[in-house]
Amino acid sequence: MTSSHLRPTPAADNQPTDFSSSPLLAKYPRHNMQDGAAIKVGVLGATGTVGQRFITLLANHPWFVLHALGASPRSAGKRYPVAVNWKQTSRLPAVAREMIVRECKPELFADCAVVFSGLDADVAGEIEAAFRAADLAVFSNAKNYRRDPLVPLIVPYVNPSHFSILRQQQLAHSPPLKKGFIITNANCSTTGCVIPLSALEKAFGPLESLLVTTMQAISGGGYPGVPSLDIMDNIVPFISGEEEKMEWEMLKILGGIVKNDDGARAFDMHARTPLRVSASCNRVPVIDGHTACISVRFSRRPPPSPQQVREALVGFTCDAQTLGCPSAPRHAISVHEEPDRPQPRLDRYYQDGAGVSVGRIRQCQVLDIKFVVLANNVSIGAATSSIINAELAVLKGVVGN
Ligand SMILES: NC(=O)C1=CN([C@@H]2O[C@H](COP(=O)(O)OP(=O)(O)OC[C@H]3O[C@@H](n4cnc5c(N)ncnc54)[C@H](OP(=O)(O)O)[C@@H]3O)[C@@H](O)[C@H]2O)C=CC1
Ligand SMILES: N[C@@H](CC(=O)OP(=O)(O)O)C(=O)O
Repeated sequence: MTSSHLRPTPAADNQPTDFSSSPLLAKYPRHNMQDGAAIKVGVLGATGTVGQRFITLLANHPWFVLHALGASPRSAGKRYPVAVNWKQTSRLPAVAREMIVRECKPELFADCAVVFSGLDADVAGEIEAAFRAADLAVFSNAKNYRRDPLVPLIVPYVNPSHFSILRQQQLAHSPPLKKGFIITNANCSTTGCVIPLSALEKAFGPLESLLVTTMQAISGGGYPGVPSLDIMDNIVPFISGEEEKMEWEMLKILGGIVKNDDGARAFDMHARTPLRVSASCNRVPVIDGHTACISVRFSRRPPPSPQQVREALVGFTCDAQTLGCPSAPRHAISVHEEPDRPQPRLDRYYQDGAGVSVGRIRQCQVLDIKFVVLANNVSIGAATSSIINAELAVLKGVVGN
């Protein structure tokens, strides 16, 4: 059997993105940007698992140029190759080889129009707030501000409409901000799931309930993560805080934004059509790539058939593609027909880790439909989402030189 989309041979792990083959770049070349100049970006937490992926993805970016790298005081002052324990299979990009790691202080990133954060959550709260207060645009992977009622939690293929809350965030700040804000992306397991779920809601109306069981890669916990003696030959059926994050974040992302009587915007948390979510999260001995088994029930009766679901997922397109984000993949969702796919080892680098892979779409005897989804936790689950969010921000005129 064949797959619904032609997929390239899986690239060697983590090769730098080749933007020259992006179909969108031809349509939206660099000179289409506001003033034609590359946009300076910084990376906080640049030495970590997510930070390294940022550097790999940004090294050849057509709009963004790496300008400043930050990490802990342990790393600050060192050349990046000395500070980092480089764990990517591609070589450390030339652009980062001579850079000196800075402390994560806003004044050291003042020239950056965009700051990506891959900071440890223990320190992200305070540091990201200080960067926002210095009127810098922060795109964060950390969990700290995801529940903030004025901070959008954006999965770029799903809810870029949530950018509309940003002005309110800036005005609520004391003093009000002109350019600074925080945008977060979601927990890596949440991200992989909401992409196909949003495609289903778009095609068939609201979901009523869903059950999700994850099998999450070791790299999700950062480096060095779970001790080898705990994870080899084993499954750990607990990831602290993960189930609660998935259950809550899905509602914020899949929900809309309402305008109150006073004109203020608020996230509706899917309240108009309540959605019940139950998540069970497991750590498995896979290096990269979070897999999730999902069963859903639709509000609308009768529910769609597996074939209708398959067609909706294959046909899914999103703003990040149509607007022309250079890092958006040709297909946000790849649908497999083979009975034993997706698999992390085979499918996690599909489209450089920017797409998600779905398979085993079938009837569920308890709810309506069940399927499997695989997402690269470090790419679309983290760095790639942040980068596409920043590309959307450029196209929406929210950031720029
Ligand atoms: N790994 C994944 O798949 C995903 C991770 N995330 C989130 O992204 C963030 C980064 O995760 P990950 O890369 O895995 O984590 P790592 O532990 O691999 O990296 C953490 C980074 O934070 C820096 N840091 C630690 N302490 C400080 C400090 N006091 N001041 C400034 N910088 C500091 C570290 O610098 P140094 O090297 O100098 O210590 C390092 O660069 C976390 O919030 C995580 O929850 C989100 C989605 C997926
Ligand atoms: N907790 C996730 C990764 C992560 O860091 O999540 P969050 O950004 O929601 O804290 C995992 O272990 O796979």
